[in-house]
Amino acid sequence: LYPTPIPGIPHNTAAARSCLGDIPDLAREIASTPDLDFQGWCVKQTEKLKSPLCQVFLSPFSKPLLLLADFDEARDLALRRTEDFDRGAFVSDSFGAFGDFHARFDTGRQFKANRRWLQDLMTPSFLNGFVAPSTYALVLRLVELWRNKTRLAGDRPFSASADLDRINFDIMVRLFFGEHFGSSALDSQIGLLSIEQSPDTGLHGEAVFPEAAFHQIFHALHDAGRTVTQIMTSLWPKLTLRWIPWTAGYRRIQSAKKRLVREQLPKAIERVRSGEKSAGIDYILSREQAAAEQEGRKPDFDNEMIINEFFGIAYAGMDTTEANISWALKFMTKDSNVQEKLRQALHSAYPLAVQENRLPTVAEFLRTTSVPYLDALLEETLRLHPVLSARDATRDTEILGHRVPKGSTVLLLPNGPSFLSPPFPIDASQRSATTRVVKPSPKWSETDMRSFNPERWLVCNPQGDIAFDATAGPQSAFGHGVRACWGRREAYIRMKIALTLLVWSFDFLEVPESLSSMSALPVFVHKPKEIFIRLRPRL
Ligand code: HEM
Repeated sequence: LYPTPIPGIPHNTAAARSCLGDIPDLAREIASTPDLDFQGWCVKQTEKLKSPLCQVFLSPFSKPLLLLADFDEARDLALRRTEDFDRGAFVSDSFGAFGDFHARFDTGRQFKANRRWLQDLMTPSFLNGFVAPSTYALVLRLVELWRNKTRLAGDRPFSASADLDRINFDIMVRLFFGEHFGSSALDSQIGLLSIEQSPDTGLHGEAVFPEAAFHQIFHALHDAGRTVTQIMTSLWPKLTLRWIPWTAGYRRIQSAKKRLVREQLPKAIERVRSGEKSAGIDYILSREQAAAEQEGRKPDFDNEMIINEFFGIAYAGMDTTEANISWALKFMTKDSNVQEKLRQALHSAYPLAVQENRLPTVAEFLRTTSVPYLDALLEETLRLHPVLSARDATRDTEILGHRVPKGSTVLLLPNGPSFLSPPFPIDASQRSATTRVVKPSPKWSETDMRSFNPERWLVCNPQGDIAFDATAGPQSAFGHGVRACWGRREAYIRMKIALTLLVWSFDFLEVPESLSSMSALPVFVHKPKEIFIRLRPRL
């Protein structure tokens, strides 16, 4: 009944002598340590066991879970060791409530077929021609909403969480369904506040606004998102996965999908048949049509994976990007110096907009390849609040000289040693053959690894200008290799447009201590528990 450790890989010896393995320790530590979540607990184990590779026992009668806490080795594993490691059950099971979509598949035939459907959506022409203008327009609506709120709230802070939920939801549905989706979560809120009415006052003096109802699809995405954390942290992930279809949340997900199929697919099929492409879904269906023609079959427009792709991708792109925008706003609110540096950098990048006392246009935004301080600020926020990646061993193999049996899951910790604390010393001979042949990555200075310091990403280029260096030090926020984040380019466009327009439009003023907690929600994506803002319009 006891866990079976993999020989030679460090573990908590008491846990190996208990049927429940590390579970009691995990539960106790998380309950008694403020702000410690699952990811943080994993990092703590590597530090406690003083090893870049260790194993924990979190699921009775299952293989140990491996924790890899070394940037070079983890990047190599995801980037180059694709024969040894693939997506695997940890992620695939956790996203079970979404139904089959590409992120759940190993990198085989079905994964490639689904990716072919999606291949137009991250191209520069789709991103620049469609996504950036639509995102820009939505951020302008957010600016309008926050102007209204500021007028009604006076000097009081107010919560930005629901508004950020709204805009990120609108952006994701527009990526797939364009203007054909019809309603907008932001517009509903703007509409509600257009009826002049002073907001209530909350416990800490904040203004509390009424909330417009969210769309059914929004709730379904959140229902599905909740199941990810539920399955990931379950003692019996496979059993939880089996039980989820019996829950009310799952039924809501299914009904939301049916609604999308009913309301969106027929219109999109019609557009594709008439040669029109005005939304992401049109490009997906066109790819299916082309594949069908090539293979001499009828297009499978009813394939439920098409809507599952929307569901999975919308979730993958919503909370992650929103979390990073929220943390960036928090860091800027906490440190007015950072905010001023960003504003200065933006003003130097768009001098005509300053001269004409207006916001930079979307065309100017797209012409500007880099605003180094903005890039650095976003990267630094991602470094401090990254998303976890995982891989499963597809055959018996080795990590850092230890035998790793087929089927073992390895968590590639993006926030432990190498990133936020000094790397473990590793004998080069223990490293994988592919790590040994490449130059070791630069390391972060050990004096301030945990602090928020965008400047660590800035260098002076040969022309004497300050430039952003994405390779200045370890960073794994989007993962690596063929299974790295599919939406990374879109995420950067969204984060940059949002911060540019928001910082240009408002001063983010200090908020009381009681409303400025830096705690994160104990869920898969590190979102701040709360985000309060107090604004002074600038234009
Ligand atoms: C700041 C925002 C984001 C962060 C930090 C982030 C992070 C990640 C990470 C760490 C992975 C796993 C990579 C791996 O296993 O190596 C991932 C996968 C993925 N992300 Fe993102 N992501 C973000 C935004 C987005 C957006 C905006 C979209 C969609 C528009 C998206 C879609 C996906 C998809 C579909 C996958 C699965 C890829 C696959 O299985 O091959 N993500 N993301």
